[in-house]
Parts: sequence; structure tokens; C-alpha cells
Amino acid sequence: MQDRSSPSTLHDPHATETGPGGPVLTMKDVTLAFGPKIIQSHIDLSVRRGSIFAVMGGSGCGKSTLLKSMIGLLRPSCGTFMLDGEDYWAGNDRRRTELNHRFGVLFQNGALWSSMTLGENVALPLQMFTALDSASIRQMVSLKLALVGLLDAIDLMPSEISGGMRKRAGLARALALDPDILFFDEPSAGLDPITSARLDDLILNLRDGLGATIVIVSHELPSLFRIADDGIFLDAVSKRPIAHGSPKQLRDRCTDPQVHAFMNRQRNEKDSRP
Ligand SMILES: Nc1ncnc2c1ncn2[C@@H]1O[C@H](COP(=O)(O)OP(=O)(O)OP(=O)(O)O)[C@@H](O)[C@H]1O
Repeated sequence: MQDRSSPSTLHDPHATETGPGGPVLTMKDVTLAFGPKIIQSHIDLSVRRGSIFAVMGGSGCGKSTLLKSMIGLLRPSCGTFMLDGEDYWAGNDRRRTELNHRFGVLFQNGALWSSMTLGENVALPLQMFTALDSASIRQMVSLKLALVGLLDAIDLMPSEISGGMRKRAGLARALALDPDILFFDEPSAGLDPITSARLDDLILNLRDGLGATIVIVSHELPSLFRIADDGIFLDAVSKRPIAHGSPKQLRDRCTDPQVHAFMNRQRNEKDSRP
């Protein structure tokens, strides 16, 4: 039986030499809790610039909670959260608001305003947080919608488009303020495999074309194997990370039986088919 007090680490979570870049987002010995209820503790991770980092684990282990803490919506009860070497919680609210402008977040359902067209949805953050004039905003909106292949849908309402298009529109809005770190919560949920693969292509383009750093919470193993460079596996029972590494590394080399079973579940399902 593996010692659960030390996670199965297929690399040093704070390594700086390997991969596309140095660490941009780092957590050291972080505990996440809601009041007295501890969700995860002893979280050590480092997300490298220009990489795709996956947060993995079974239902209810705390993946979304970890994502929440990475975008400043939940303060760790212990440990440090650093952004480019700066302690996120050491500064005042104003400084945190500045740092938050580096984040772009795509929520599960796209979270669009239903009473606004796609163009108006994407324009909203620009109107709220920049001093751009309306012509420049229109230009920026067109650019972002073109990036996700939705320029022709600029005047449509969210109710007039498909689920996959809503995700892409949510992504265009998340990109409005040119964030350099993007967070995706279950981007493929509810999408068919082809639409999901297209969204993966888009996510890879954001990494490779724009150099974005991306953190993704997902249960979709094919998608994770394809796009993620690195990651962390959270355990609901011990309430701590039990493995670090890319989804492929965890599938092929992790010795923890729970991680191995989880990461190989589709393979096993295929093997057991008549
Ligand atoms: N605001 C909250 N107050 C108290 N407990 C919460 C709160 N939000 C989440 N939790 C609890 O935290 C635990 C982890 O929830 P979380 O949504 O982070 O898990 P998850 O791994 O993302 O789950 P899933 O894969 O099912 O979406 C759950 O037990 C949940 O009930």
C-alpha cells in the first residue's frame, strides 16, 4: 500500500527547468476550507507559464474549490499562493483587483447574460474595466469573436446558439481583457465528442498561439491526455493531493492504485467489453 502522506510525484511540483516556462502560479502547503470543513490540505503545485495544467480527481474531491482559490475567490486558510513570485493575499484589495485582471475564467455553462447578444456579452468587461471608446470596443469584440470562430454570430442571443457555441462565446468574453492566465471549469461538460475535440483545438491554440497559461478542471480523460502538460490529482478521502504529473504520466507510470484505476478507466472499460 502506498504511503498517502507523500503524494506520488512524477516530477518536482516546483521544478523550473523543464517545460515551456518558469512558474507563474504557485501554491505552497495550502489548506482550503469552508469554515471548519477542510476540503484539501498540503497542496503544493506550480503552474508553468505557457502550459496547460489539469486539476483531476473524483467527484467532490475539491477541484472546483481549488480553482476558486486560484482566481482569488477563496482565501487559503493556511499556506501561500504566489503569482509571479508575488504573494497574492499579502497586498490590499486594490492590488488584488489588478492581479485579477490577469485572469480569464470560463465557467461550465459559459455564464453568458441571456438578455444580451454575443457581441454585447463580450463588450461588457471592456466597458466596465477599460477606458476604450465604443469604436475600439467594437473592434476588440470582433477580434475576440473571430478568434473563437463566432464573428458571424455577433448579433445572436445566447438562446439562439448551441451549447458548444455558448462555450466558445464564454471563452471570447473570458479573453476580452487579454488575460494571460485562463481557467476552465469542465469545458467539455455536455458537449458531444466532436464539439469537445474542437474546443480542445481552441484551447491548444490559446496556449501555442497566444502563449496563454491554462488551468483546467475536467473529467474528460481523452481531452486531458491530449491537451494537458502537467497536473495534480486530489483525493476526497485523505483530503490531499495524492499525485502530481501530466495525465499521461499518471496513466502510464503512477503507482498509486486509485490514481491508476481512475486514469485507466476508459481503457479498462474497453477491455471488459464483450
Ligand atoms: N461554499 C461551500 N460551502 C461549504 N462546502 C462547500 C462549498 N462549496 C463546495 N463545498 C464542498 O466542498 C467539497 C468539494 O466540492 P467541489 O465542488 O470543489 O468538488 P469537485 O471535485 O469540483 O466536484 P465535482 O467533480 O463533483 O464537480 C464538497 O464536499 C462540497 O460540498
